[in-house]
Amino acid sequence: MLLRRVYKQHRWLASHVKFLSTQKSSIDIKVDNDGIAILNLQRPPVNSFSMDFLKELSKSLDFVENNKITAMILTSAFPRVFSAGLDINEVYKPDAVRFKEFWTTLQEVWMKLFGARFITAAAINGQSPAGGCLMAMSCEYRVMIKGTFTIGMNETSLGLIAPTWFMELVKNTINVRDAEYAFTTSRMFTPEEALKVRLIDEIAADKDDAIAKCKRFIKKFDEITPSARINTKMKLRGPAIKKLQNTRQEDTEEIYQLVIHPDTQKVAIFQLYSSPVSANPAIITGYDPMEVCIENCAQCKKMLGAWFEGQLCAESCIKYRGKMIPDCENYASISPFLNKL
Ligand SMILES: CCCCCC/C=C\CC(=O)SCCNC(=O)CCNC(=O)[C@H](O)C(C)(C)COP(=O)(O)OP(=O)(O)OC[C@H]1O[C@@H](n2cnc3c(N)ncnc32)[C@H](O)[C@@H]1OP(=O)(O)O
Repeated sequence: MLLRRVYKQHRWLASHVKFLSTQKSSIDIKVDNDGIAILNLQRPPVNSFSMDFLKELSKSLDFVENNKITAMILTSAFPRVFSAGLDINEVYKPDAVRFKEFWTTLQEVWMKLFGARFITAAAINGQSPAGGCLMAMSCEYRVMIKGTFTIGMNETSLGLIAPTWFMELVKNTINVRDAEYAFTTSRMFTPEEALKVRLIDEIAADKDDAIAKCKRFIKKFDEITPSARINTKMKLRGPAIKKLQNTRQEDTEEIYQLVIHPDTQKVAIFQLYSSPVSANPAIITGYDPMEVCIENCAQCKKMLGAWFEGQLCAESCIKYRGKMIPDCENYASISPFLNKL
């Protein structure tokens, strides 16, 4: 009787979700016959977290919670990127009010995902730097597909400092020494390296296999009393959530001050990945070889796409203070940044 009701509810959810996903949403939610919600992130081009996208994720988590769905798998609809992390357009030359709302939304999403009463797993089917890694780490189980993808906390290489609650999360997942080394050196892990330090739990052959492995993890809880599982999870995760709840404003102010600092705004990635309007050389005042160099890297990236290592190019602009400006049409000047795809 109970089983029949649950099955009927899932059938209703499946049709309801189908309706929701016709609304041009950036998150596709499907509830399968086992009653597991699969959240496919699909915000082009790289699932970067803008404020609107975070708000949508927040609503999707509410949907899972409110419909008493027992488990959720977070994954990406794109073949090579799980998530590129925070949307650079939210942090490059930010408006104070908007940035603070953006950060508050990120905190809220993190608390909902990390503290979810339902079971959470991530099928990491592509690149997962910084904020992408944060979302995956907030789940209870991570399966990453094998390939040339990496996962990690690359904030320091971008001149950024991750918030304390993200650091604590990693420190509580992998060992403290690995966490310190990874955060300070911006180490990006291949799936094999990530497995070795337990940043992820399993490696899969492809996305279907990753989802199947996440489901196998979720299935383990068939043998466990739901209230024992939930209360144990809350005891383990509750204190970190409470800590952030009590310091939300300070955390927001601290990050805002960091973001608007001139040194941070000069960071290469902001110019490389922000929208073309703000990266237009016409609005760069004066002649700064480093800025011209980074702008050229962005131009070459646009021309050559995946063949061109834009971030490496921008990092070299900073390292050599714009002394070697790449010319996209001059092979010798860009060869160090061409990859061997
Ligand atoms: C800010 C507060 C500080 C502390 C908070 C700490 C927590 C998190 C911080 C962050 O998350 S910062 C973001 C860090 N993210 C990255 O470093 C990733 C940057 N992106 C990449 O490395 C690559 O794009 C990729 C994800 C590996 C994919 O590479 P691919 O070659 O497939 O694609 P690209 O050609 O590089 O990019 C395609 C397209 O996407 C745009 N884009 C990429 N990343 C972002 C982003 N994070 N935000 C906004 N837009 C992004 C990129 O500009 C390209 O756009 P178009 O040129 O096609 O318009």
